[in-house]
Amino acid sequence: MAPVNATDVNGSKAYVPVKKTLPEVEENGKSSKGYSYETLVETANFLLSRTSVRPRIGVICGSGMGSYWKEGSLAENITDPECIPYEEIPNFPVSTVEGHHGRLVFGKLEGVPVVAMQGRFHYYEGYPLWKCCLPVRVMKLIGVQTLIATNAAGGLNPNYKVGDLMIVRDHINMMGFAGNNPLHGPNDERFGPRFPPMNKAYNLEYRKIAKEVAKEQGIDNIVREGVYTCLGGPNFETVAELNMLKMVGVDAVGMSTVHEVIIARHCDMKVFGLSLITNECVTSYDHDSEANHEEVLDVGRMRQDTLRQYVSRLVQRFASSDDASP
Ligand SMILES: O=P(O)(O)O[C@H]1O[C@H](CO)[C@@H](O)[C@H]1O
Ligand code: HPA
Repeated sequence: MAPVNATDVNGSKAYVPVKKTLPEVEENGKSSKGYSYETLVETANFLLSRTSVRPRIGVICGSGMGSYWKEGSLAENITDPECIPYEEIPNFPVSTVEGHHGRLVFGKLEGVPVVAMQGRFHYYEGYPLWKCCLPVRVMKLIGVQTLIATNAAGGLNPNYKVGDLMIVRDHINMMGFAGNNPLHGPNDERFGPRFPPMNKAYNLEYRKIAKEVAKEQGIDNIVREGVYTCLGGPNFETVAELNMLKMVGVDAVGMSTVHEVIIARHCDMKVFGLSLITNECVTSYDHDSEANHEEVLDVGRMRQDTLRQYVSRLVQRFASSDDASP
């Protein structure tokens, strides 16, 4: 295209388009160079060289899942643990959120080889979405077939109570509506297709098993099933925003998980999502309370035994169900 005339009708300078080659995806002024398939293979090989366990299930421990305190949390109950701090892992981001340890724990839960992320990466920490999800692709490269993504979330469904657990039936990718998607940019077919479907994001069989296990463990009165959404954070939502989300069918609100699930499904991992309802979303101007991160961590602590027992059994049941399926 020829440059437009540099003088517009009023005699001032008009816009002159400059011929540019498309850059690699740029986020916050940094290119996506570090995100190539080969780079992640390097990270995966590093982890394989430092560990003996070959996990088939990966668990992301959210704010409510004891990534901060030691005793009693899920990751602390992994047997024969091999722990690697994020700082030591090539190409890994580091966790900056209070409540998140920042390490990978390889080992066994109920005899099943797993890797747990004690601490995840959030968009509000300043990481682009693709970087928040980098560990999920690394998990895939080391052989993980199933992702269990847990999170702390605000309960928007009026029937939910603080301390309830919500099996994620589906999500609404609010950030994606604005064009912010972890798959944005060039697609590497070695991970998955350009246009992945997302209508079966949360594995149906796992959701059935999770309801059965809730009954067996006598916690079905606190286990719900619903729709999760992720907002960019870090501020909690306004009353108007929450009322809008309620209208479109959201049951629980958080600041994570959705992009991790998109990346996991893109590379054909099976996914299970679980939210711990840590606070009630305030949808009325008459209500005096305010959401805060301390409450989120406190409720996590309060529910840690239940969560540990529930997720450990889920790991074992998902693994046997996968063994049994053709
Ligand atoms: O989603 P996880 O990491 O569990 O944490 C949730 O809790 C924090 C807010 O208290 C936010 O990071 C939100 O996403
Ligand atoms: O109410 C909330 N909103 C967003 N994220 C959250 N994480 C825990 N609770 C909340």
